[in-house]
Parts: sequence; structure tokens; C-alpha cells
Amino acid sequence: MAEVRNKVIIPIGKHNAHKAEFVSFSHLKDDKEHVALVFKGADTAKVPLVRVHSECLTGDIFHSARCDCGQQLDEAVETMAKSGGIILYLRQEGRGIGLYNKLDAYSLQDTGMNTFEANKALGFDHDLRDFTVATQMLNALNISEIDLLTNNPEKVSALTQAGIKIQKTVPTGIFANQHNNHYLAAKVSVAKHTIALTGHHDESDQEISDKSKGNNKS
Ligand SMILES: Nc1nc2c(ncn2[C@@H]2O[C@H](COP(=O)(O)OP(=O)(O)OP(=O)(O)O)[C@@H](O)[C@H]2O)c(=O)[nH]1
Ligand SMILES: [Zn+2]
Repeated sequence: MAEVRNKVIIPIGKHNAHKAEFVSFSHLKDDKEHVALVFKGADTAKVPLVRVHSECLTGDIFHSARCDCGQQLDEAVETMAKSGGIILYLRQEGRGIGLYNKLDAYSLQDTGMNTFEANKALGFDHDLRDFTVATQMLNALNISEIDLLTNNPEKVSALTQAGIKIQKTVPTGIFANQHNNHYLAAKVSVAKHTIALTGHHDESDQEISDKSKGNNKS
């Protein structure tokens, strides 16, 4: 059974404005170093807000404009620093295919394929992520019911099937720009993400207004 291995509080964010407790685990389903960031308030909430975030080195670390991961992560940190919550940071780079393969997939996308076609062309399914590890982490934290911050219905089913009760889903912001509009469009048309794309995008990578946020409350 997965267990909490260690907890340590770390100042994070610009100017170290926030604090999160970083939790590591033992006996997770795979050997990767998945980590939970627990923000103050999550411990006392009956149903905490949870973001199950898949690693994206290009977006999370280098703020790549080809996807929306970095901005979704920053948004989760800001929201949870204010009102509590938990980020499960899962080491599932490239929807599970790894960084080098994702970069290969980007090259194929530069020739006209969409993100899912590129995975197929490289010999992978469109999404190789297994969210069992997220369930193990939540169980180890004694959490059985959550509000899930996502636009991805497959994540909702995977977590539900793995035994996590999802009280409601909360949509993330929509972070469209000239470089990621094809990527977001493919997420909507193929993987049925609930992102209300307007066709408008902002070249400075600003979040489109709240009005256009996906609304997938369940
Ligand atoms: N294989 C592949 N992975 C990508 C690509 N672009 C982003 N990713 C990865 O996709 C993962 C994020 O998944 P998304 O489908 O954007 O979003 P999601 O996490 O399923 O859904 P949300 O909870 O709504 O954010 C990260 O691991 C990224 O590294 C791509 O073109 N190809
Ligand atoms: Zn990304």
C-alpha cells in the first residue's frame, strides 16, 4: 500500500510569495518520483480542490507557448495558495511518452499532424497516462472525495474508476495563443476536453476572459 514518505514545507512562487508542503510517497505503482503539494486549508477542507497535473518540462519550467500546461499550473498554485488545495504533480511527461518522444511528436506536428496523430505515428496510443498513482497518493493522504480542477473528462473517469469520489469538476482557465490553438482544438475535437474555444487568441499569452472558460461542472 502506498504511504506518505516525507513532508516538508517549501516557499514557492515568484518572490517566494507562497508556501506548500511537498509530500513524497513510498510504494507507488511505478518507481517515478510523483509529488503532492499541499496548500494550507486543504487539510481542514472536507472536500479539497485537487489539480492532477501531468509533468510538462517545456511548459511548466520554460513557459512554452505550444501548450497550456505552465499557465494551468501557475493558476492552480495561485488559487490554492489563496483558498487551499492539493496539486498532484505526476511525472507523466508527454502524456506518458517522455520528453524526447514528445519533442519528436512536436517535429511531426510541425509537418501538419495534430498532437494525437503524432503520437500514433510514433507508435504510441494517444494518451499513455495511468492515473492509478493519483488515487494511491490521495488514499495515502486520507482523501476519498475531491473537487477536480480539469477540463479533461477522461481524467474524471479514470479517477472515478480508480475509486476517488469527485464531488464536482472545476474548469481551468483557457490559455490560448497563436502557438497552441491547434493543440487546444485537437484536445477538444479528439479527447473531448471541455474548453470553449472562441477562435480568438491573444499573442501575449494572456488568459482569455472568464466568460469563455469551459463549464463542466458535474
Ligand atoms: N505526447 C504529447 N504530449 C503532449 C503534447 N503537448 C503537451 N503534452 C503533454 O500533455 C500533458 C498534459 O495533458 P493535456 O492533455 O494538455 O491536459 P490534461 O492534463 O489531460 O487535462 P487538464 O486537466 O484539463 O489540463 C503533459 O504531460 C504534457 O507534457 C504533445 O503534443 N504530445
Ligand atoms: Zn505542456
